Amino acid sequence: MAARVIDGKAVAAALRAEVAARAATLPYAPGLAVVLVGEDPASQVYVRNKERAAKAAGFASETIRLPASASQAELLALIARLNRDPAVDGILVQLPLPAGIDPQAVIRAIDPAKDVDGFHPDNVAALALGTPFLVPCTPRGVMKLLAAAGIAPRGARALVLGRSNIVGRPMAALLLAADATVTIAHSRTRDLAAECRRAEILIAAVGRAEMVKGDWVSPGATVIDVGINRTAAGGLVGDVAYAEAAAVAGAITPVPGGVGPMTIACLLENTLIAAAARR
Ligand SMILES: NC(=O)C1=CN([C@@H]2O[C@H](COP(=O)(O)OP(=O)(O)OC[C@H]3O[C@@H](n4cnc5c(N)ncnc54)[C@H](OP(=O)(O)O)[C@@H]3O)[C@@H](O)[C@H]2O)C=CC1
Ligand SMILES: Nc1nc(=O)c2c([nH]1)NC[C@@H]1CN(c3ccc(C(=O)N[C@@H](CCC(=O)O)C(=O)O)cc3)C=[N+]21
Repeated sequence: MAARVIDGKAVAAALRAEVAARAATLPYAPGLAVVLVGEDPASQVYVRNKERAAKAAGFASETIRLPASASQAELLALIARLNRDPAVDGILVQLPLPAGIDPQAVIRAIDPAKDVDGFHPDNVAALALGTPFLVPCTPRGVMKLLAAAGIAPRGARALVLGRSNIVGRPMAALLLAADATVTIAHSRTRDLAAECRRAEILIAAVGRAEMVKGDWVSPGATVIDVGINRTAAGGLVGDVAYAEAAAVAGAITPVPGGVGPMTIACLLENTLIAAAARR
């Protein structure tokens, strides 16, 4: 039986509309500052999409571009200025940063109250301790997709493939907070296929095109594909071999049109949360 397709684009559009409606009731426009260092083509596309979505929601959004040659000190000085700016509610520094800039030092410099990526150690700790404030957008978007699809994590066996700070780890923390039984797999995991096959909820965030095969998926399982991989032909594919997996899964997210649009919608929601907490 073919899997139900979870329409991230539609869920994200509904969330963006809700955020815009809430923003319209405020006496100010929530402010989002997106910082892009260098000219990475993929980052430029993402940053443009973020700015467009923020403007469409009625936010005051600015993208600040620094040349690839910018020093860490220059970037830290910019962040200090944005931290002080009362019109800025959210600060996002697009990753990856050019070599020579320490991303952890940059993330630590962002005021945790404006850290709409949820990457600052204070926000990471709050999530780990079960008292979340600003939660990373991509895993937060995945939880909303599960909810929208009527899939309850409570008591379910969930497998998170990937342990990065921006996706895998916070994803596992959110699933645990939602009472799933969570396993985290990574590049040192023995027999990945067998681990995946045990999962009722399988979240792939590895960055390896179509690595998760159809026979890694348990019949009826929910498959959430976080991966964004560019093919030689210029297309986008996920970390899951979609056609094979969709033939086995109960529900599945496509790429594009799955998790990606949720990330942007959750960024807007985080900016609204940060604004409401500050003003
Ligand atoms: N849709 C969206 O909004 C977003 C999508 N992405 C996409 O999600 C994917 C993951 O991103 P991110 O977490 O930043 O990636 P990272 O490269 O930071 O992390 C990848 C993780 O996958 C693990 N891994 C890599 N290769 C293998 C393998 N062969 N077998 C098992 N595990 C492996 C790594 O293990 P180890 O730790 O052992 O090295 C690591 O934990 C990418 O495709 C990225 O483009 C990312 C952010 C947002
Ligand atoms: N500080 C920081 N925060 C991030 O959240 C962050 C980041 N850096 N660096 C890069 C990753 C990646 N990421 C995506 C966001 C939206 C889509 C998205 O909208 N994807 C569309 C397709 C877009 C396309 O066609 O290229 C989709 O999947 O349908 C994808 C990926 C956020 N990231």
